[in-house]
Amino acid sequence: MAFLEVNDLYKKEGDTVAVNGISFTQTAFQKIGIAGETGSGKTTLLKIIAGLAQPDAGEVFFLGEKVLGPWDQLIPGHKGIGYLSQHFELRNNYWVGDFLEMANKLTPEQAMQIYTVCQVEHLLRRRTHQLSGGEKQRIALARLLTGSPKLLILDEPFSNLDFLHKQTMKQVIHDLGDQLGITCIMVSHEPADLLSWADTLLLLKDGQIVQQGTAQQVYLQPVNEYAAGLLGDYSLIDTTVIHLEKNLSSGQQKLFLRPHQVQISTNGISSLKGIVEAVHYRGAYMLLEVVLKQQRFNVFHSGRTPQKGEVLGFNISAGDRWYL
Ligand SMILES: Nc1ncnc2c1ncn2[C@@H]1O[C@H](COP(=O)(O)OP(=O)(O)OP(=O)(O)O)[C@@H](O)[C@H]1O
Repeated sequence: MAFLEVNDLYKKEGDTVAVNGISFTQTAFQKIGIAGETGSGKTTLLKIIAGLAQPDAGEVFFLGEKVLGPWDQLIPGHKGIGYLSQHFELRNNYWVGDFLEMANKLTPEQAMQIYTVCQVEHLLRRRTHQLSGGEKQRIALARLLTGSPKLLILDEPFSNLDFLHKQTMKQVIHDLGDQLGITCIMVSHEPADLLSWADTLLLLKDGQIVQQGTAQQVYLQPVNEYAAGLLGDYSLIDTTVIHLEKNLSSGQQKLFLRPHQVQISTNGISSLKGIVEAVHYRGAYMLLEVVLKQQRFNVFHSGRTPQKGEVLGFNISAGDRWYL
């Protein structure tokens, strides 16, 4: 029996097919990250899984039991599944401690463990309107967790958080699995948040899964340019202009590269020579825009800052090459 089984979901919203034949399974403790352009159906999919939106067709099974939609039961949702919306609201003017206690089905010790993991113990004596956005988000999460869900669905949990609140929230989400034994699905539009966290990534477009795989597979071997673009900087080099390989097939028209896959030669030996067109400071490293025979590619570089217009040698190791 799968922990979660999503079978051929379909849902129309107005004239749009928001979810169009999505199927996947999740094992217990498997971290699934979902990315997709705006309007690709992420929120609709999450709500159907949580029993908060009614699919037009298809089914969700959670621990072998069918998840009912809001039309099939009086109180929408499933008690084993928690859903944190990106548009959650906390009721104003409550003491945080009382607000959390209202939903609490746990012993005081268990509840305190959740407050500790969510880093909200110090906020229990505040009012719900006396909190920052990040604190509110962690309290909404703590409240969900006191309902003892086995599956937690997080829709853009880092949106609108500044760097420090985001770091705290990341730690909280990391600890959910380790300390509370909760399985998560998370949607984020930030590639780095998903790549460092997820065991499996699902990429959505127009309500369909366009690619599914480990973070590394999807990052380094995207099925198309859309999938490549969802996960960060990339370049495509026309293989009819720059040849690194003999015997390419007709389907291998573009060499796909992430910026860390191009090395600047330091010993004068290089397979490519290009002109630095722009240097962008990114803190710990620089992003160089390089042009070669009218082909452009980006390179991560740390060390001496190259000058604009400088000619440099580059190498791309054979094992890294992926063609689209
Ligand atoms: N209540 C609704 N009425 C009409 N169309 C809707 C409704 N809800 C969603 N849609 C449409 O369904 C599609 C999928 O929406 P959804 O919110 O699931 O996408 P998303 O990937 O979560 O987007 P975002 O990243 O912007 O939150 C979009 O085209 C959206 O406009």
